[in-house]
Amino acid sequence: MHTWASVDVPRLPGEGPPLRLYDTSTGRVRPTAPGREALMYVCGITPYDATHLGHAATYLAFDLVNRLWRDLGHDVHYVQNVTDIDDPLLERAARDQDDWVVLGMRETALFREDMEALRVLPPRHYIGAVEAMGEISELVGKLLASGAAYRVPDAEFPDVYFDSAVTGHFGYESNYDEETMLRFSAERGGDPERPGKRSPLDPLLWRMAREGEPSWASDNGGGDLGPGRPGWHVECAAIALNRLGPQIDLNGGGSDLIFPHHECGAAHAEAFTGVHPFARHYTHTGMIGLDGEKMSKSRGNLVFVSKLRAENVDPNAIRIALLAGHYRTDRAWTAGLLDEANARLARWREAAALPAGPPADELLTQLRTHLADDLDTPRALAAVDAWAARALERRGTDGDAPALVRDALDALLGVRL
Ligand SMILES: Nc1ncnc2c1ncn2[C@@H]1O[C@H](COS(=O)(=O)NC(=O)[C@@H](N)CS)[C@@H](O)[C@H]1O
Ligand SMILES: [Zn+2]
Repeated sequence: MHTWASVDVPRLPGEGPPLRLYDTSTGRVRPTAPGREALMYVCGITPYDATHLGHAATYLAFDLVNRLWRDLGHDVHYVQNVTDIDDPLLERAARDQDDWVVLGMRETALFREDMEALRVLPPRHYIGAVEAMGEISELVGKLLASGAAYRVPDAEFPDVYFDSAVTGHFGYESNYDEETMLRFSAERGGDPERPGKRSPLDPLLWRMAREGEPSWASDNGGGDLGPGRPGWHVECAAIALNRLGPQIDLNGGGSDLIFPHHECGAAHAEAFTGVHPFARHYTHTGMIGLDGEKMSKSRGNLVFVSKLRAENVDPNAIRIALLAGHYRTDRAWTAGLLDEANARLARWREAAALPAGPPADELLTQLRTHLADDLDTPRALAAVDAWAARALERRGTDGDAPALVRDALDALLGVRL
């Protein structure tokens, strides 16, 4: 699947401190330590109801990670999937009498447009589950052959499940207790009550073909599973493993992916490669809500990036509004947030348009320091406010400052003044 257009990232003088991020599996903010090439897998959308501001907030957070690693001199091998086949997509298509393939393509196209408008740097590989069906079924076949997976004793539908006991670490990524895992498994697409599973938490790997459902033959290197379609988690494990290898620097997504999705994806990868942990950081964003509820498809309380863009809202203001709160905080989207962001953007633009300003190297240091501290964007934006206020009040004398401020905000925050 083609990715979206990139934007230039200005190079900045000097270098900041290593990026430190909260890691869900250890419950601590820890330094990231990527090699020359940072390896990042961020889960993509299930293509309907895109792109709402919750999606946008999550992809903006990982865009900052991408930008900070580049500022620290790393290349970033960024991979993202599109879950263009799964129960929620089929259900939505059925509800709207839509063709699920057309729905997926339309929504993915809109998502790319919105990401471009928000100046989110594109993944190097943007892979749909359908186009990856061969490699996904191959991984399932290998897990089955190795004994890490099994078929439930269901004569009609002998579906393939993953044995969550095989790695001996199941639960390390989320640190949730059994009761919480069972609840989230039931709420988020799992089937803990399915008879014949070795453990209620064992996730589906391959759903044998049902009447009226799309299915794929799986006659590839992994042995023939019989026509069917993959479970949700194994698609991300296959797509990540085949492009990034057995161990990555960051597996990212919203907090609703902590369990079962990232736990199971990590377990699938580790059962196949024997390398633990699959990701050195599991990083999750808080939920954007509206009127006190999480912004979500099921609730229908969605604000769309494309709608704001159609109302001529500056995407840079959307970015500032979403970065005004800390990425791990559950927070509400309000019209006030956007008003404040527009005012900030105008003030910053006015200050950076002056022929000179207060020296900007201190601001650059502050931006790098705050962002390297688990993406502390509230402090980072406040530092920009302070520079702009000084520039507008006393009109500093450093003729190089305005250009450096523009480049720093562009490179580190993705904001174009
Ligand atoms: N209200 C929200 N606030 C913040 N992030 C959200 C919100 N709703 C969804 N997300 C995040 O947006 C990303 C895409 O969500 S999604 O469209 O439901 N798709 C999926 O979760 C799967 N396709 C991942 S493989 C996920 O990381 C999800 O956690
Ligand atoms: Zn995923």
